[in-house]
Amino acid sequence: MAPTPLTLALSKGRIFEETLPLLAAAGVGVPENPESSRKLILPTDSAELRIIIVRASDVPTYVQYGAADFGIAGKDVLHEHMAQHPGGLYQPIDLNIARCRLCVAAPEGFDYQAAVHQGSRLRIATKYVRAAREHFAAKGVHVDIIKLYGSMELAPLVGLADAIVDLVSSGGTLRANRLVEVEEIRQISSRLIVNQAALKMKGEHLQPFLDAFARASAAMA
Ligand SMILES: Nc1ncnc2c1ncn2[C@@H]1O[C@H](COP(=O)(O)OP(=O)(O)OP(=O)(O)O)[C@@H](O)[C@H]1O
Ligand SMILES: O=P(O)(O)OC[C@H]1O[C@H](OP(=O)(O)OP(=O)(O)O)[C@H](O)[C@@H]1O
Repeated sequence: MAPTPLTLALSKGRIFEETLPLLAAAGVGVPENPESSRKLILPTDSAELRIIIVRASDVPTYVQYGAADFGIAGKDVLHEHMAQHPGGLYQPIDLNIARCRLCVAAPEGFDYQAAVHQGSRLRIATKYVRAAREHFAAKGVHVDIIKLYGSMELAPLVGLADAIVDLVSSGGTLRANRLVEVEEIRQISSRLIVNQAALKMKGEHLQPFLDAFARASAAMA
């Protein structure tokens, strides 16, 4: 009987694309692309591995509950997830893919430093509630956090917020919306995450993948 394949949870888009070279280094090809296929379970050309396609922010949940043995998620997503669901996830490798930075950004004309100095109460729109709360608490700045699920850059343009906490890479989205980065909170990249029980029970099967990913990401760094 064929062994049950390991399950790797990925989000489509940049994480899927940037994981393909790591999978290739482990000798695994993925014949179908999630952008064109509607399949949520993608076979690979290895009987030992299948891929499930989930929302980026759902990857830790699938891995934590053991529905996936391992997955790849941004540090932004992991930081938010771990606040509510600590434990159960082993994070062995920073893969250095999907690199960007978490920033505070505000409209071009908004004097952010003055507002902070004056002790104004700021309205901050973000998907990253925990990171934003921690950042402003550490600075002693009073904020009202408005939780959004995307397109944060819009919020200050239509009066929903004074500033945003969002990811920035090229800066193109900020420029297109006449926002400027006013503070960097932290650098972001994606980590491999592994279900702790799977590591104990299936370590023999998982370890070659972990080793290949670690070697490939170090070589690409
Ligand atoms: N512009 C960017 N450049 C590089 N990496 C990025 C960028 N934006 C996001 N990332 C990283 O890639 C990960 C996946 O981003 P992606 O845009 O695919 O999902 P999302 O739309 O943020 O998540 P969800 O679908 O759950 O709302 C993010 O968690 C982050 O770590
Ligand atoms: O500095 P830039 O290179 O312009 O990248 C920044 C943008 O990238 C991310 O959005 P993404 O492209 O993933 O869109 P989505 O998360 O709204 O789907 C992030 O939320 C920013 O909007």
